[in-house]
Amino acid sequence: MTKLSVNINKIATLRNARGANNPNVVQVALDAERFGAQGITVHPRPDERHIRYQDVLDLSEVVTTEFNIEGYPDNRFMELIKMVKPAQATLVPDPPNAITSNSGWDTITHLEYLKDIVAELHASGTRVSIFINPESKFFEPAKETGTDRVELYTEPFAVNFSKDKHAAVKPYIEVSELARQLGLGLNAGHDLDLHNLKFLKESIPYLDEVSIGHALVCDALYYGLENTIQMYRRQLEV
Ligand SMILES: CC(=O)[C@@H](O)[C@H](O)COP(=O)(O)O
Ligand SMILES: NCC(=O)COP(=O)(O)O
Repeated sequence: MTKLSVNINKIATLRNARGANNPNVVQVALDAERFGAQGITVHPRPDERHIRYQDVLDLSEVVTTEFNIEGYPDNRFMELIKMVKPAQATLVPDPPNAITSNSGWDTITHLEYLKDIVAELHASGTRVSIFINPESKFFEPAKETGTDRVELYTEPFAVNFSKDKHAAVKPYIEVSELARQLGLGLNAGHDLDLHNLKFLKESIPYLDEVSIGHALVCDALYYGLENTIQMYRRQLEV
């Protein structure tokens, strides 16, 4: 089974557009779970432009599905993870001012650094995933970091999907098989949507989890959150 983790960053973007608490990200997370989300993902960024660090603390009190916190492992992020002890921390190499995530880790260059970070997170009892490009050279070093899982950065797949979906998914199938041989769990995310998700799942049936935010929240404007979550769940039922 591939779990659907709903990324609620964009709910916080909407909330932050005005000073008050509408929409309430905690309530939306609870409703998303009730509507079928099998996990909640957040990506607090240093400027707190969407999810705030306080949101993460508030969410940690109520989320009952798998709580996944993504981010660059600076001191503030590491302290947050140690305090919250989520089910999973996903390490993303974004610089502080990144508009969104646009690359996975260079696990060769940053091998020693990642080893230390993964060990620190394991000591606090948190499963670790490393955001990674679909390039085979990064997978054995990823395994050496001690990480439990990798998350495939799927923007290139999403961009190329409309041109040639088979060519778009090919590198992902190759690295997924490598990850499997290495005993790494497999997540995927970034720009997945109702058009490309089913094909990704058919191509890589043993995906453990996908985290989806931007497109899912956009779709919810038209279909409503409950229908939308069910529609995404159905794409994963192949
Ligand atoms: C790691 C990843 O792909 C997602 O966290 C994505 O970056 C969403 O972050 P934003 O919502 O800040 O764009
Ligand atoms: N890890 C990817 C994620 O959480 C959501 O990415 P997106 O669907 O907002 O592009």
